[in-house]
Amino acid sequence: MTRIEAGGSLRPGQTIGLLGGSFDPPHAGHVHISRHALIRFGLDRVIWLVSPGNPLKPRPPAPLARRLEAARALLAGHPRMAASDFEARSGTLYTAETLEALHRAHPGVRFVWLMGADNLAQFHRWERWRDILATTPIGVLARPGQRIAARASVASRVFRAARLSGRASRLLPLAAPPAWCYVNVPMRDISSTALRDAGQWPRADAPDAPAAKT
Ligand SMILES: Nc1ncnc2c1ncn2[C@@H]1O[C@H](COP(=O)(O)OP(=O)(O)OP(=O)(O)O)[C@@H](O)[C@H]1O
Ligand SMILES: O=C(O)c1ccc[n+]([C@@H]2O[C@H](COP(=O)([O-])O)[C@@H](O)[C@H]2O)c1
Repeated sequence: MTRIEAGGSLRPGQTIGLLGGSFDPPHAGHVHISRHALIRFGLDRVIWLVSPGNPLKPRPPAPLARRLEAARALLAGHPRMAASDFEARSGTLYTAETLEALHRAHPGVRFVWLMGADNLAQFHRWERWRDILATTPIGVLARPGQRIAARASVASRVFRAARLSGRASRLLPLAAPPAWCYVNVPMRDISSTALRDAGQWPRADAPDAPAAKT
């Protein structure tokens, strides 16, 4: 059975935040929200799940090995954060199946799925999104310009009754799903798109991509 092996094995009872993403490239915004997620949701650790590819994004990302290497370099010195290629190893692409595989492989571990507010706005387009909410608490972190879209999102309206207030955020890992919580953390206006546009990361389709600068 495939397991997460990032930064040591997981133990039952631990609270683990999972930040899924393309990380094309990973950046300071990812570290920033991970740090706030540790505090606000009272997590033991945050693990980045570096995705083989977002099923909703038409453009393929840079090779997984390059993104994973850059993520690990960025997280060096953060003892409670690590990056994993679990999805590639387990052969799961959709988050619903990734979470099912993780719950099976790590019984007793309290997982929280983490996302920026932009992802909440389109969460209802994810494969079996209601199943995700039914199995795993979700922690949403503020992102510049996304508050209104997140608030008005289909998921937040349909699952209004399952929302924990920001003041109760530390209860999220132990809450029975469906449960989700939006936290207003200080915001960092940084994105992978901006870094790619600024030429600070080789595009996936560049034939002789130079070494990454992260
Ligand atoms: N600056 C940020 N503030 C809040 N959340 C963020 C920020 N950057 C990334 N995230 C969140 O981290 C997760 C992974 O993001 P991803 O790897 O797609 O980075 P991105 O900067 O959003 O990339 P892109 O610009 O290519 O869409 C997503 O849930 C996203 O919402
Ligand atoms: O399962 C889905 O249908 C689905 C659709 C869109 C995005 N996701 C996941 O959302 C996470 C964030 O993706 P991204 O590309 O915005 O970094 C990443 O783990 C993706 O696999 C998942």
